[in-house]
Amino acid sequence: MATPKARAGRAAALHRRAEAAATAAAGILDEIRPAPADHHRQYELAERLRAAAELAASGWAGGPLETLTAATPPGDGPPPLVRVGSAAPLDDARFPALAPLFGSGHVSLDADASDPRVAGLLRALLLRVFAATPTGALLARAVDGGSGAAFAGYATLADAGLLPPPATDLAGMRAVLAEAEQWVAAGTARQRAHDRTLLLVVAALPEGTTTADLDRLAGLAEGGPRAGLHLVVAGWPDGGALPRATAITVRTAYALVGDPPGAGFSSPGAEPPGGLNSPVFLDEDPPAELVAAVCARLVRQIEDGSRLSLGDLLPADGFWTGGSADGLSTTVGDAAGRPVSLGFAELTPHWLVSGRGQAGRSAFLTDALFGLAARYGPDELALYLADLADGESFVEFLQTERDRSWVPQVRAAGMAADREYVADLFGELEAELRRREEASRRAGGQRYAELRQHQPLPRIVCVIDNFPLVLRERDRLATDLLTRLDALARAGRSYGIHLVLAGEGDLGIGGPRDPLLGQFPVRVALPGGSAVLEPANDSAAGLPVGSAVVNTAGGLGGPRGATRGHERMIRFPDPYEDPDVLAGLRRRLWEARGESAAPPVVFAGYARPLLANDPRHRAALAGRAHAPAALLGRAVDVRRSTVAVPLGPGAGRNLAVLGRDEEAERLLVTAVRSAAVAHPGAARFVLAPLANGSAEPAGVLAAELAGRHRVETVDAAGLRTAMASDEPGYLVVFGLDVPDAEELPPELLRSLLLEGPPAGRHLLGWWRTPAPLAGLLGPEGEVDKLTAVAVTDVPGGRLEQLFDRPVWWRPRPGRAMLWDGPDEQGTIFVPFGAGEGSA
Ligand SMILES: Nc1ncnc2c1ncn2[C@@H]1O[C@H](COP(=O)(O)OP(=O)(O)OP(=O)(O)O)[C@@H](O)[C@H]1O
Repeated sequence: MATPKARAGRAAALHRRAEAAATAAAGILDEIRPAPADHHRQYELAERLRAAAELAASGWAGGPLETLTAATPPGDGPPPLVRVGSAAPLDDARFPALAPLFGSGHVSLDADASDPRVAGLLRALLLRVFAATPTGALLARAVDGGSGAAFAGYATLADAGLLPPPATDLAGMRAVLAEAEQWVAAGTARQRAHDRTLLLVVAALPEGTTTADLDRLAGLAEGGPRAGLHLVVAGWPDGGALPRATAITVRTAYALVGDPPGAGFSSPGAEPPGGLNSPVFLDEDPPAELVAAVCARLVRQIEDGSRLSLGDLLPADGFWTGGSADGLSTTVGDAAGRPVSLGFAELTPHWLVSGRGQAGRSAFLTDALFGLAARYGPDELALYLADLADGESFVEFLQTERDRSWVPQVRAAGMAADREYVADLFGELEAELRRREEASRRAGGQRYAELRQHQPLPRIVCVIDNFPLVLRERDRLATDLLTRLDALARAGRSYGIHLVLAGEGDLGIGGPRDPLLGQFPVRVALPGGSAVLEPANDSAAGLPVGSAVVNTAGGLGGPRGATRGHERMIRFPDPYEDPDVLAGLRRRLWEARGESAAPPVVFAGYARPLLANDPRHRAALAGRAHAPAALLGRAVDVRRSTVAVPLGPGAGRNLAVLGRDEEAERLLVTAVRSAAVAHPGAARFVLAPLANGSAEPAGVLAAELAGRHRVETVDAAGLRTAMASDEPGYLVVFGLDVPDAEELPPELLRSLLLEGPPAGRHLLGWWRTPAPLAGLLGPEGEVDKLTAVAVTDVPGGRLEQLFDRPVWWRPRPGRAMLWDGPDEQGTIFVPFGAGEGSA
């Protein structure tokens, strides 16, 4: 779309052109005065006028309707001269009768649209001016106090905002007059010239029109042209002329066209009535198909032209020029053609974004985040992204198999994230908050903006989508997270730590009086997202996809229809419309990154980590293991920490895997495999596959370890012997609660667990039920003195006998929990997968 400045420039050029055309026309007309007597000269003049008219108003502005099709291109602005009919000085000598309109004046008719010829002309005029003008540069308002149906063929323009349904009564007309007066007032004010033109068409004055109403019309006619307002008024009463208008008088057989304003057809000093000295046959109704085709083109072009793209949200002055010391701000969309900004600062620290599924929530967030990432470099902005819903999220910010670029402000992303991921994310933010508070204390209580003068402290924006899933179960974890959220929101705002919670409904963070809600003054309601606004605020009712209500006063409403400074209805682009554009933007941001930039740490809740890809395991394979340890998986956390059980000389450095499923067995195998790699030099491994079906995995393991270690595979009796021996090594037992194993003396097992590790002997065992393991506890309990415990499918309630305290663990597929150490709350992790094709 052209900029307002360009449009204003074009309007001025058109104005100058209209003036020139009127002057030229006056010159030509001068030559035909006085009316020549001989026909020959009249033919010649008519021909010259026809040629002149063709030059002055070609195509839609002046061409005969039958020569025009929907494919006839528009001109470059509203036409300065428009054809109203055909002048016929002689029966067979004709030339187009033109009236100056845009840039200079108006047209008035003494009859209204109840005369079909007038109705036909009005429809032809409307078609001409809309079709001649680039779509969107001309708007029209209509008054039809007669049948109300004069412009029925143009109804489709209403939705496109070009021509609302006509006002049919006095109140309606007065509203239109008021709007036009406002237009003139705004357009006349300095530096606020409109970039569009408004045409007011009156087909018939409504009943009860007063002289005051006519005066208002006359006032508009007087002041309108300077502000880009023009009038076509049918049914203008006899008596006073409409200022600056070319008056058309309708007679029985033809019409007369009066002098155009400021440039008479008659020579100076001629007697009234003046005007064009020729009968004029008004243009007739345009064909309905032509009207329909032109309207369809206009509507289509308005829709295309009004579609925003991601590029509209990006800064005009290049990337990363913004400083975030005082806040962050980005364009999130457009309200009535003007960009709308939204951001994060101390007074508007946190956002709530709500919308039903498929309402464009991801689209809105993607727009906003790319807008921020384009404005603020990684020293100014750091992003943490989390989504609790299943499936891939934020992929446009992250590396993919084919495209290794990423958005450099993104530190970490969690998709299909567990609640524990959010807990850890809060932990990261809390730690950062403490660091910043401490820095502030050390600097004598400096505020964030001051601290930033001597140390890099990017603002942090943490987005959690589908937040209601955090609170789906109102359990201890949920309560704990809500408390921590409250504290973070309260303290974070002053230290550049900002939260965006998104999801459906009210996001579950309390009723309207909940003080926590007060921490989130910015509310974005997408379709179906009214719940984040105040209950009485219905401004988001019936929003279409691609629009949102953006409110910076905690969702507070206001009187209906009133302009609310704190609330805007915006449209935002669909960032997924063109994936190449999005990918291109990511690459540009990525190319601008610093040398030390590291890709975001990505947690994908549905994926399985592989031991082969684990950094700690790889270090061990490369001979850089720092200590022997059994590796189990990757924690559900922001850093994707490797979950390891160190197998050093301390008491209790053993591993008990507890669970009935294959996952438990696989955990044991992975633990042994990784411990074997991490062990310095060769070690002794005694494998005891006591449980049914464990001979095979034990066999595979034995084969794998045999290259480097000494491996023995034993039965229950062999195991007993190995347990009793002092020889250092790893005893690996599949099924410590099978009947065979139950014959092992508990004291032997207990003393191995307690005293083995200091002597280099570690037990890595698999129990399917907790009772036998619990049976090994001494009177004082304390399982951690015996072993670390990794649990798969045994629920927390059944673990209390083992841990002697309440245990919060609800088994779920693909997750396990490790307790290692006396005060351990337990670490949730994703066990390493067995096969290829996992992350
Ligand atoms: N501004 C827009 N204009 C038109 N279509 C849009 C716009 N924004 C998003 N869409 C389209 O709407 C659909 C839903 O968008 P999006 O994925 O952002 O929704 P969502 O609310 O995140 O959905 P869910 O959370 O259910 O996955 C997509 O097909 C998207 O292309």
